[in-house]
Amino acid sequence: MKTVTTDSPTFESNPSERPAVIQTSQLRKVYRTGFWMNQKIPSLKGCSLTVYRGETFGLLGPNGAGKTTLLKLLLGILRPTSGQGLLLGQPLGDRPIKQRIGYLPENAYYYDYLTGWEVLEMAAGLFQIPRSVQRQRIPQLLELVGLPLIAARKKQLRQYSKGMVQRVGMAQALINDPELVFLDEPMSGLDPLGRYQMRQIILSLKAQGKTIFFNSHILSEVEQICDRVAILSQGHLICSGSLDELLGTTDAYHVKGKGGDVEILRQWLTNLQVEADGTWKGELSGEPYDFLAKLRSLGGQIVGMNLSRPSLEEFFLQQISATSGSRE
Ligand SMILES: Nc1ncnc2c1ncn2[C@@H]1O[C@H](COP(=O)(O)OP(=O)(O)OP(=O)(O)O)[C@@H](O)[C@H]1O
Repeated sequence: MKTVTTDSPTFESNPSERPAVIQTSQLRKVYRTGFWMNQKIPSLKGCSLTVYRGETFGLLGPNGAGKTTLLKLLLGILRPTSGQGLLLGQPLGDRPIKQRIGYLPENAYYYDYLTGWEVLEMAAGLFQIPRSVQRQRIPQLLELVGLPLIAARKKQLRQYSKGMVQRVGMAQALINDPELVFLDEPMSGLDPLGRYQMRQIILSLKAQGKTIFFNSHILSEVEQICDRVAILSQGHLICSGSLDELLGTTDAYHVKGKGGDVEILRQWLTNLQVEADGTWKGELSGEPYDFLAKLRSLGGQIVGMNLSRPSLEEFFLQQISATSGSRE
């Protein structure tokens, strides 16, 4: 296992024009458990990544990959066993930086006898936000997260649906108007409408210029909102990059069909393979509607067609199966 042996961290070079808000270099975490704390559980095994200002960054990985551990190290909730990191230019764990970050924990526990408004007042109190500012900010946040003012004022959390509690959680994560927001599984337990609304909230935060770092298992949502993603597997960061870098930028399609003139088809499709029964498959990189019209004029027809760029879910499964078992 690789460990940092020098005192000076070696962070990735910054190819982006934007400043880095999160940088880690060979971050490792080994948990100690057992009665004598003598059992070691390696969790994060040397994680180096950079997140730039204004990005929406998705951290993906199967259960137990180390996502929450990385998040807690970045937030200063846990201390790394080795390695280094900077958050908004300051070392991990720096207290004043906490004023500038927000955090939505996964399955957070809130006192359920409080109303949503009281939860937000309590969070505001922790940041010593003056009452006059609270009176303006809390209704603004309730509007942003789509929680009716009357429900927030009158109802205790125990009367809220899971989606409403998640909205309160999101509002408390934003109470200090943070520059950098950490969201641990923000879509977890939400129905499709709730997920759509949470996505809209995240997009509006992005539009305000905030940097968003989030963990999620819901890859279709990640694909729709993230600028860049990273995949953790068994404590190792196996890849990171923009969706175009990871999945490819081509608009090519895999096409399967029958009929038509094979010689003419060859002009449009690459890697054409013709079966004995007359069906064929190939790759199309032009405009699909033009191709369909031409094929029809030749008496051919399409049996199936899909984008040759994999979905994030397909890419994720390929990466995980390629690395599972190959690492300790
Ligand atoms: N407090 C702890 N004590 C001992 N081991 C821990 C502790 N927290 C996490 N681990 C172990 O560290 C590894 C990574 O756990 P972590 O919760 O960071 O993964 P995760 O990717 O967030 O998983 P999930 O998607 O299921 O939330 C797992 O093997 C887990 O059992």
